[in-house]
Amino acid sequence: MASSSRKTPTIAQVRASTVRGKGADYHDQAGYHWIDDHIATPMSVYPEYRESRQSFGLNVLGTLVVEIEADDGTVGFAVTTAGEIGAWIVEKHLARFLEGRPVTDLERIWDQMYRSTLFYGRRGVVLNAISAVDLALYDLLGRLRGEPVYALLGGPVRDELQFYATGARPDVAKELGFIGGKMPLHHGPAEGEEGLRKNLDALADMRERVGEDFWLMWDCWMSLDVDYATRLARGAAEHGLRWIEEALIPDDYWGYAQLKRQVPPGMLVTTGEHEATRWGFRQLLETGVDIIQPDVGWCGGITELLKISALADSHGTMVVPHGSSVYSYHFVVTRTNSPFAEFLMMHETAEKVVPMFEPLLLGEPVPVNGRLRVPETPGFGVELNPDVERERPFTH
Ligand SMILES: C[C@H](O)[C@H](O)[C@@H](O)[C@@H](O)C(=O)O
Ligand SMILES: [Mg+2]
Repeated sequence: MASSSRKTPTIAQVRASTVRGKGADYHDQAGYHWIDDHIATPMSVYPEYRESRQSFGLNVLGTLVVEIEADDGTVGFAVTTAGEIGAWIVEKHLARFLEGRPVTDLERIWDQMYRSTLFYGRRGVVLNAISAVDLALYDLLGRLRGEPVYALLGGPVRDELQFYATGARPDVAKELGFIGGKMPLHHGPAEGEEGLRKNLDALADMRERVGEDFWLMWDCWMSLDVDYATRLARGAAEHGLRWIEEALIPDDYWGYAQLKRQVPPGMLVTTGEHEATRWGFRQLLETGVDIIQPDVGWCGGITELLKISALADSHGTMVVPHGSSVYSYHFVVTRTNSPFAEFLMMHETAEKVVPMFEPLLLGEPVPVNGRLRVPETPGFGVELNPDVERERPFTH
């Protein structure tokens, strides 16, 4: 039988560049934006940092773009939140495990990137950088094979994705066809009973606007403690809060286990966007949370998210990745335990659907009427916008 004589392309060069303003670091917005309007955070205990998350540096990192060029000239790329720090890690450390290797060496490359950075990585921006390399490899492999990434992952288990929307206006999200609306929580424990009352009044008002059947959720962005989260959840039950998200800091696995035991029956406890690797999610899954929400650009990339998702499936836990545009869509459409996806409303008042990483990606798809058929275009199906200024701060 004729064997394929086609040589597997090898990786010729890895390049890391950065972008400031919007893009993959979607918290890096200029001017007014709902995503930076008095949102409760772990820093809310300091009044001077309560009004704005940019004030304490949520947007310090910026966007990292990783390009991987094969020896036939094909280039795959991916973007994440990591900026210059991520570019240094890619150029000065990770590139050595890729250049000269076959493009198909995803598992070997991932294992060497993870093991070699353990002395300073494990989670956080190192895993963001590893994720971007892994995603760029998948984009390159898809382009070389002429297939969308979802076809490399076993193919779609559903014809289209359905989305909930994250933003300040769930009432508008309902009109736009989304299945639910996740609101940022505005007041944390440091604002006392008055803040708790304001939170519950805001939820009651939104429930009034959207009616009884539309999902409403709170994103608490690591800002609470178990007692406050429990009281908030119990107060929210009468307004049908569907889930309480990321109530505690990521390392408080013990707190999540306790919160899961204390929230009203039927209310889901979710978290995970700032967790990384199969080991971090194993600890999280053992707390009994209902939905884990890894960001594929932060948790280790597709190669790691496949492992995390299988682990979750064995626990009967849903995996609904934190919004990361095409990078999560190609994954979610192939997983039976990922029944819906997140869409982050990046319009400044959350009243229109705009591409999440705008203006960075050409061809970035968006949900229409809250749904999306993932395009069959090879790789992740997007191109870098040449009009967006990029800088390559380091070389190797
Ligand atoms: C809306 C939240 O505060 C974050 O900005 C958001 O990025 C994330 O937590 C989410 O789940 O979308
Ligand atoms: Mg969140």
